[in-house]
Amino acid sequence: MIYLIGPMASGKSTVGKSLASALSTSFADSDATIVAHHGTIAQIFAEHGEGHFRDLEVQALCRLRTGVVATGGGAVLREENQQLLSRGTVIYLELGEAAAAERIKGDGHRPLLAGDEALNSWIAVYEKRRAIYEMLADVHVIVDGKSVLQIVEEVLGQLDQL
Ligand SMILES: Nc1ncnc2c1ncn2[C@@H]1O[C@H](COP(=O)(O)OP(=O)(O)O)[C@@H](O)[C@H]1O
Ligand SMILES: O=C(O)C1=C[C@@H](OP(=O)(O)O)[C@@H](O)[C@H](O)C1
Ligand SMILES: [Mg+2]
Repeated sequence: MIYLIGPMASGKSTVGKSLASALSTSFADSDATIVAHHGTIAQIFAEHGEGHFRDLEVQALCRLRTGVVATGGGAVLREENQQLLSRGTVIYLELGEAAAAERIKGDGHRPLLAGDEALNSWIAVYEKRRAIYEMLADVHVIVDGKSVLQIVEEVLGQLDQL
């Protein structure tokens, strides 16, 4: 199992799909799995709160057992998920503030970035999680200024050396 972790908008969902294809294996996204069964992330947060979303995230990750899995940026917060991810290979995509600012402009899908202070929220949330991403990572790629293909090549190169 390969898991992608990292802050919101670092490209976990996008790179994960491409990586799965390069490895000729399946791809799944824990957020997409949750949305398929429970409605949009914004709805879940608004109606039941973040804690409930985290419970659904634990369930979704437990059920995804093959190939490449893109996690949501906050999945690493739960101890159960940290243990699950540790049993697989973990790829951490690091993203800088300037690139994040571009990517989250006009974002309507991430409740934690709602409002006028999206970049500040992104920074604050990332700072709380950075140490956990670093602790879990088997492979660590800084993605700023790189194409999806370049990132996949870099990941494949690092996987070869594990
Ligand atoms: N290497 C990249 N270069 C430019 N844009 C990217 C790259 N990777 C992802 N994106 C874009 O950034 C946004 C966030 O990507 P996404 O895969 O949803 O990130 P995550 O799943 O980590 O939140 C999307 O609009 C996506 O198209
Ligand atoms: O960082 C987070 O807490 C979240 C990240 C999102 O996924 P992406 O990292 O794919 O944006 C999604 O799971 C939800 O909005 C919460
Ligand atoms: Mg995603």
